[in-house]
Amino acid sequence: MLKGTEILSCAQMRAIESAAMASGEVTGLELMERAGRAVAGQIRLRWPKPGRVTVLCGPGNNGGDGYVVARRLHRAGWRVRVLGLENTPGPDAAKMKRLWQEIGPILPLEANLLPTAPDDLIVDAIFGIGLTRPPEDAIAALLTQLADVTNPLVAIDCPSGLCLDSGRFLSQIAPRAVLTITFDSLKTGHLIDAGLEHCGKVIVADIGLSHWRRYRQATRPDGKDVTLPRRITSHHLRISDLDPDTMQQLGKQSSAHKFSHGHALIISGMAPGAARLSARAALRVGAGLVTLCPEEPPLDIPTPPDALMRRWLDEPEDMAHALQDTRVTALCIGPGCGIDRAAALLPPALAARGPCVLDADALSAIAIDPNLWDALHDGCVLTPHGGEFARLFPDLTRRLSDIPATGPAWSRLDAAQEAAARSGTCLLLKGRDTIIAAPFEQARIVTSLDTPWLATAGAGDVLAGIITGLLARGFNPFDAASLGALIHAQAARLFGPGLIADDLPDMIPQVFRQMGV
Ligand SMILES: NC(=O)C1=CN([C@@H]2O[C@H](COP(=O)(O)OP(=O)(O)OC[C@H]3O[C@@H](n4cnc5c(N)ncnc54)[C@H](OP(=O)(O)O)[C@@H]3O)[C@@H](O)[C@H]2O)[C@@H](O)CC1
Ligand SMILES: Nc1ncnc2c1ncn2[C@@H]1O[C@H](COP(=O)(O)OP(=O)(O)O)[C@@H](O)[C@H]1O
Ligand SMILES: [K+]
Repeated sequence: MLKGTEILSCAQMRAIESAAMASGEVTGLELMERAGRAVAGQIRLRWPKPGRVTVLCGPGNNGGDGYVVARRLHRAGWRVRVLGLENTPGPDAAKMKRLWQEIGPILPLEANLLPTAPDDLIVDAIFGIGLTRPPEDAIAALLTQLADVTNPLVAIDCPSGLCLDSGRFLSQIAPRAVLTITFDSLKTGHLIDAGLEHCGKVIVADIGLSHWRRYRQATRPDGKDVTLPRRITSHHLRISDLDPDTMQQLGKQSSAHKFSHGHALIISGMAPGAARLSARAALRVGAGLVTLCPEEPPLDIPTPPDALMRRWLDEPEDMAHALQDTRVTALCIGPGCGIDRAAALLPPALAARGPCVLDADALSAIAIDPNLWDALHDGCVLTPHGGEFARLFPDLTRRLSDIPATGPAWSRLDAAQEAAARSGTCLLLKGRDTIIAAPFEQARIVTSLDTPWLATAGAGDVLAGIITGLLARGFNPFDAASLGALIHAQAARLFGPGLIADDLPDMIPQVFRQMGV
């Protein structure tokens, strides 16, 4: 089964930590020591020659981790400066602070004391998962300055100011880390929105909490009930997470014939190139047959691929008739279709209740016709980019536009999940952080920070085609959309710079070979 790595919310992380401590098998102090040791270890791994480091320690337990890092790097021969606050933190952090004070001083946590030498390392231990309101005064000023420094910045849990549930910053200007070390599990904010870019490389350090991970949503070992907000189960999906069953399903059995792999119809319209891109991708991803359906009779067919079938489909009745063929296993409407044509063809298309990708103009048609909303069903996959999402769900988008005043902030994950629940369909919200949300409170995130060449016209049409091909082959909408996003990004990654949308389908064989299909 396609799965990926589970991502936790901050509340879940706290529940796990609290369950571990309630068990009596580990103390908060021990967890903090392990956290600090993991961070210091990662720093020494990447900067083996001891240098100069400034550790910025905040008012809570994130700061506590910072004092441990300071102590451990000092012991390893680093020249350590610590900037901190005068407050008395919780008992664990207070103890770690005292241990540091036996070694060296704590300078005020002020912007003018940031290092001036460009090579000095900075460790950001100001705020972690406990940040719930925008930083103010001196700390806000320091974070503003920190956003400008060019020194390598290592963040503990996250760059300070980030809301780890949403990936959005509660501060106006945000620091950027080259390396972030987080504990036990990835949190949503490491993977989406600004967090994806600002965390740099993210390392998940094992601090011995996995045994208590099952308490992320439930009652603690001491019987106390942990009431957590309603939680979407979300996973980070990477190519390396693909399991043998999925790989087998992506391959083709020697005993199969073309109809075993399904028949996809791709509706073409005023901009036929877009639909052809989708069709080529559906073929490449292994649909047995792909038929392109233009609105004019296809008299002259000069355009490749020759493997593509053509069928004239003009009126809504033609659509209804085409879908009576039970060998048609998936449909794609939207790329280059034209809004009017999409609006006319959607009622019979949706009435057939078969697997169906709705992209581009189909999404625009739905946005303006409430009747189409009601016809959506759980065989559909909606694939909006941010602009299309805003047209479909203006209220959800509005909630993402302001700088949030409190954490946990409303996130792209929340928005995609709410949209999937409202429409009763699987929804894929495109971006460097593509979110695939199912109406049954499941979501997956596919990140592709390293594929900027996907920002090219037609890339989305290819994605729609890949998903349609996978639907035609029998993958369920959630898996088809998730795998589609993975294959799409990997194709772009393998091609690299210079990519145009036409190149993407033809990279799919290489992606499959690399995956071991
Ligand atoms: N969970 C785990 O498994 C483990 C967690 N560990 C570590 O603990 C970290 C979480 O610690 P945490 O809960 O103490 O929160 P943290 O991020 O230090 O910030 C809270 C402090 O900031 C303050 N504060 C908040 N907003 C503010 C503002 N705008 N301006 C100014 N102050 C503000 C807030 O004050 P208060 O709101 O209470 O007034 C409080 O004092 C976590 O990220 C990880 O590094 C590891 O040690 C062990 C394993
Ligand atoms: N900078 C980027 N980094 C990674 N992926 C991107 C980037 N820009 C766009 N993409 C991806 O490329 C595709 C573009 O889709 P879309 O905006 O619908 O394009 P079009 O309408 O031109 O086909 C989406 O899958 C999106 O996630
Ligand atoms: K931090």
